[in-house]
Amino acid sequence: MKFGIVGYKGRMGNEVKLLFEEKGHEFVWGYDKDGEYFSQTPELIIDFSLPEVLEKTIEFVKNFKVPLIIGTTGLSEEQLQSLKLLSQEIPIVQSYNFSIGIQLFLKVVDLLKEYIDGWDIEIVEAHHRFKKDKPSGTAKMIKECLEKEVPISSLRLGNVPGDHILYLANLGEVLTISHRALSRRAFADGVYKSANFILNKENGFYIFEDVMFEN
Ligand SMILES: NC(=O)C1=CN([C@@H]2O[C@H](COP(=O)(O)OP(=O)(O)OC[C@H]3O[C@@H](n4cnc5c(N)ncnc54)[C@H](OP(=O)(O)O)[C@@H]3O)[C@@H](O)[C@H]2O)C=CC1
Ligand SMILES: O=C(O)C1=N[C@H](C(=O)O)C[C@H](O)C1
Repeated sequence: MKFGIVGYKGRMGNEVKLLFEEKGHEFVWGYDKDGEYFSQTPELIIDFSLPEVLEKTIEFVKNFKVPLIIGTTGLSEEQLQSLKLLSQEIPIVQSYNFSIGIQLFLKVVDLLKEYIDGWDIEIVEAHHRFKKDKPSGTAKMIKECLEKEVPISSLRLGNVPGDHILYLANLGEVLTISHRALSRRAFADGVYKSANFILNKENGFYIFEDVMFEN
């Protein structure tokens, strides 16, 4: 496939580009802080950038009329709504975390959440010092899945690719669920799965859970 990336010079942009090229696909278009790279029209666009770039991304996918995979975190409710509106015109996969492990983490949380009334619940996330948003998008997903007001602590430490821990405690025991991404390859793999998924899809708003658990 011929793919394009918004944020192609960034950490995730680079990792995704590398993985897709290893699989034999062609990087033909990119957009970053210093402008556009164009060699051919892409068949899909992947966005790992910043919330303030979203308007540009929407403009590009509308012009090219191609599917979008977006992993950028820190989007406002209004921005998520504008993506949902756009998904009437193109297929979109959106997720704040493209790793398999976090999807399984969320399944476990969904299973246990009806048994933890009265427990103390805390989320701790740790990421590299360069991360711009706080708390992480994944921590927000875990909180949303719990359907409770839960405190989130954010640590910014060295070069950590992404750790998430959920603590659950009653007076007699502590249950922890934890996930560590060992490198950005874990996220890029999920983006690759999403690319193969989205190329055959009708217009619509999909999440990574749809990609992972599609029959
Ligand atoms: N969903 C998921 O699984 C994951 C999501 N993420 C999210 O992806 C996003 C990117 O993360 P990461 O790759 O680490 O960040 P980076 O800062 O490394 O990459 C972002 C890129 O966008 C560029 N950029 C900044 N401003 C603009 C602009 N106005 N127009 C165009 N390009 C711009 C940056 O340039 P410059 O560096 O010069 O500012 C950089 O090249 C974050 O929101 C992060 O939370 C990250 C990992 C996994
Ligand atoms: O910025 C990152 O690096 C990451 N961001 C995502 C988030 O905010 O949850 C996913 C991952 O943990 C890495």
